[in-house]
Amino acid sequence: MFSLESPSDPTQLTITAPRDSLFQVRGVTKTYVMGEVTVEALRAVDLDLYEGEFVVLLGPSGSGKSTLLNILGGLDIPSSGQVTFHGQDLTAANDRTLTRFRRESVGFVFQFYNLIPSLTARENVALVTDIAPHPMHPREALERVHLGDRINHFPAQLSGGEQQRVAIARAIAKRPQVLLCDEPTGALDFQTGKLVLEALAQVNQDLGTTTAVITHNAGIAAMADRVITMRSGEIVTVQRNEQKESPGELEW
Ligand SMILES: Nc1ncnc2c1ncn2[C@@H]1O[C@H](COP(=O)(O)OP(=O)(O)OP(=O)(O)O)[C@@H](O)[C@H]1O
Repeated sequence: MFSLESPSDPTQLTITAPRDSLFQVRGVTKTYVMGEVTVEALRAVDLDLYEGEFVVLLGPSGSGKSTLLNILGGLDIPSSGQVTFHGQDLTAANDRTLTRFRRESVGFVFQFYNLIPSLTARENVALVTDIAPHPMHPREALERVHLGDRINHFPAQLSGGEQQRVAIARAIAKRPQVLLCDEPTGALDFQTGKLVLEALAQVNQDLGTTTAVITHNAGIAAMADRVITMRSGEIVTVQRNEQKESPGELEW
């Protein structure tokens, strides 16, 4: 379906194809009860994530970013509300379906790389490709993050940024439809963080992987299609960037 914008000035006509919604989040709450303490981590969150987009999630500590990301990735379930993925209701899915969803459709990248120290970069990636239905070759995944010449190195022989790029290669090697990243540059310095963000932007562009990145760093927001800001368990703003900056241009 196409929509025409600016119809009053024919020279300014632009044709935009609205993207399909990959995730629909409706009225999602998450409440943790621990003894007498109740924490409302998410309060009636509504959100759509569209195919192929790159979103950044901002917000103070404790605002619910990780809780939302974990629910999107099927690592956690909401207390109430609904999450659909391609129209399939994840909140009604049984454990087996949710495990298949995670295994086939979602790549995760966390702040700490969680690589196995006794395995090389290639072997760390192969752990995932061995169990995925249509994986890329570990070498291809590593080349996509510019580590083609380091495939036989062990994690201890790689810098923090390189290890994070191995983690990204591992996450994308199964060709997931969505890549969920929780503070992927949180443990890295400015320049190294940029290389990791460049790898994420490249994957998003080349493979069309819908990508959501949690960060405390507002400077990163400029590379996103949309910036979602959370506070106290709610989404307070969703802002679209008319122009995206490449990670190399970011300042923070
Ligand atoms: N397993 C849990 N049990 C109890 N409370 C939890 C649990 N997980 C998260 N919370 C609480 O839910 C709220 C939201 O946490 P969440 O980790 O989603 O926030 P965040 O925005 O990702 O924070 P940060 O930026 O510090 O990682 C916080 O108050 C947190 O303490």
